Amino acid sequence: MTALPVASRKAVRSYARKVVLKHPKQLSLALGLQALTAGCGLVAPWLLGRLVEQVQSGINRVTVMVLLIIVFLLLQAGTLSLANYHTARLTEKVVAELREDFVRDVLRLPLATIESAGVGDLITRSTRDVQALTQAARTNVPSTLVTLTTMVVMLGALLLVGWLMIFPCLLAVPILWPIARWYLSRARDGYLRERASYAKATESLAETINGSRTVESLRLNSWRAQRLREDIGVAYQAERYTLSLRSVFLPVTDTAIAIPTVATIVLGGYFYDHSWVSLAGITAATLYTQQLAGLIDLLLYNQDKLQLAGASVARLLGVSQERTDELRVSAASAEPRRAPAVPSRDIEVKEVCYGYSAGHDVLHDVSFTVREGERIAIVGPSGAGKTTLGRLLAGIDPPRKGSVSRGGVALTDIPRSELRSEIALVTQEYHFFNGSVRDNLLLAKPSASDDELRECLEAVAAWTWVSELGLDTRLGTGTREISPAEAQQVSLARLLLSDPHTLVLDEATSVLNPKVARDLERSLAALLSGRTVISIAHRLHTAHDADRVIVMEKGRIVETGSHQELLAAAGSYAALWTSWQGTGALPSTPGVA
Ligand SMILES: Nc1ncnc2c1ncn2[C@@H]1O[C@H](COP(=O)(O)OP(=O)(O)OP(=O)(O)O)[C@@H](O)[C@H]1O
Repeated sequence: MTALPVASRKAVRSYARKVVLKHPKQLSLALGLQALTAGCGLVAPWLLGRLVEQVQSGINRVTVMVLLIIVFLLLQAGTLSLANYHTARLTEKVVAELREDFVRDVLRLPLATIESAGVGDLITRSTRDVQALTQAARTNVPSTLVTLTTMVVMLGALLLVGWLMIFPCLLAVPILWPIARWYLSRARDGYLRERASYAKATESLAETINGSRTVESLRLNSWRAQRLREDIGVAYQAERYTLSLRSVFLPVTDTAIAIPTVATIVLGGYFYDHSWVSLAGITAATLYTQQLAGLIDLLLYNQDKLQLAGASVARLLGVSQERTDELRVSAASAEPRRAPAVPSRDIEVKEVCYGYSAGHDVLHDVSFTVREGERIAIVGPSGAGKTTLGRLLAGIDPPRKGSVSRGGVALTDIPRSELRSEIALVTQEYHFFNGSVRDNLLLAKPSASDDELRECLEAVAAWTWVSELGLDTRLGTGTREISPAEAQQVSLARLLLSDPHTLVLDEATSVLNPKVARDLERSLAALLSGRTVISIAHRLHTAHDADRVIVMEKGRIVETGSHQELLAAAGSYAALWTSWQGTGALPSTPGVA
C-alpha cells in the first residue's frame, strides 16, 4: 500500500500565503478593524493610569474619566463585533475554497492511486483533516490574527507610556524562544504521524466492514479485531507522543508568561523610586503586561492548533500533488509524441508483462491489437489474468514491461479526462449514489435530455421499472432500496450516456440472472454497434457473439480466433466451451491463486 503524498513545509507556506493574499481587500478590512479594536482596548488602561495619578495628586475628575473609560469600552465592543463579522466572512470564504479545491483534487485522483493508497487514507484526509483545517480557519487563524495585531499595538503603547517598561516583558523571551523552537520542530511530524495512524486504523475498519461476510464465514473475527487493536495501539502511541510534547510546552510557556507581570510590578517600583517612570505609566504598563500575558497564552494555544492544521493542510495538499505529478508525467510524455495523420482508435498491446508484486508477473508477453469497432471476448479459466489485462486496456495501470497504446501514445500518458471520454472500464463494482435515477445518470452528462435518459435506460432494459417509479424518485439507503441488478443497469445506462468509443466490460452483467443478462447483452449489443467492445467473458455466449476470441491461460494468450475457428481447432477454447455447455461455469487454472 502506498500512502498518498504529504506536501512539504515550503509548499504549505506558499499555499497559505496564496490563500491569504487572494482576498487583499477583505483581509485589509478585517486587519484594520482588529487594529482599531486593539487601539480602543488600550485607552482604558491608559485612562486608569491617569486616574490613579490624578487621585494621588488630589485632582478630582473621576466621573469624567470613568465616563471616558465606558465610552472606549463600548467603542471596543462595537469595533470588535465588526472585526469578528468581517474576519468570519473572510475565513468562511477561504474554508469553502479549500474544501472545493480538495474535493476537485480527490475526484481527479487516478483509480490506481486510490486503490494503492487505500480508502482509509482518503477517508481520514477528507474527514479529520478537513475538519481540523476548518476548525483552525474558523477559530485559530482569526484569533491568531487578532492576537498578533493587538500585541503589536500593545507593545507600541507600552513604549509610549514609558519605554523602560518594555524590559520586564523581554525577560520571558529567553524561555519562550527555545521552548517554542523545540516544540515547533517536533509538533508537525508528530501530528503527521498521528494522522497517518488514524488513516491506517480507518483502513482496517473499512476493510473489515466491506469484507464482513467473508470475515464472518471464515471466522476471522478475532484476527480482524486483533489487527484493529494493533492499529489503534499505534494511533494511541502517536497521540501520546503529541500529548507529551504539549505536556512540556504548555506548562513551561504558562510559567514563562507570568514573569513579565511580576517583573513589571517589581521593576516598575524601582523605576518609580528613581522617577524614571510616572505612576500613570506603571499602572498602564502593569495592565498592558497582564493583557499581553493573556495574549501570548492565546497565541501559543493557537500555535498548537495551527501545527495540527498545518499537518492537515500538508496532507490535503499532498492529494493535489498527486494530480500534479500525474499531469506532469503526461505533459512530459506528451512532448515527444506526434499526432498521427489519421488519429487511430486501435489499441495496441505489445509484449506486455505485468505483476502486482515484484518478481511475480501475472501477465507474460501479451501482444495483440484491438481494432476500432471490433468485438473482442477475452476468455479463460479463473485466475488466467483477464481482469488484469482489462485494467491495462482501460489505461488504469501501466504495464511493467511492453506497452498498451492508442495512436502510438501509452494509455497511461493520455490525460485522464481525455482517456475516460474514450475508453471506459465497466466492472462488477458499480455504484448507485443516493438520489434519483436522474441524478445518477446526469453525472455522466449533465446536459442530457429526458429523451436521452429514456433511450439509455431502455437500452439496458431498465426503463420498465424506472418509468413506474419515476426518474426523480429518491432511491438508496433510507428510502426505497435499489437491488444490485437495478444498480448495475443504472451504471450501464450512465456509461452509455458518457459515450466512450471503447468499452472494456469485465463481468458487466454478472449480477443479473442469466436470462436478464442475456437480454441486457443483446440490447447493449444493438446499441453498441460502431463501438469497440472488449468483453472479459465469464459466460461463453459472449464469446460466441464476438468477432474475435482471445483465450488466456496462466497470464498468456494461448489461442486467438473466431468462435467457429476455435471450436474447429479443438484446443483450449473448445474444451472450455464443452465444459461451459455442461456446467455453465468455467474451470479454475490449476496452480493459479
Ligand atoms: N490486486 C491484486 N493483488 C495481487 N494479486 C492479484 C490482484 N488481482 C489479481 N491478482 C492475481 O493476479 C492473477 C490474475 O488475476 P485476474 O483477476 O486478472 O484473473 P481473471 O482471469 O480475471 O480471474 P477471474 O475470472 O477469477 O476474475 C491471479 O493469480 C490473481 O490472484
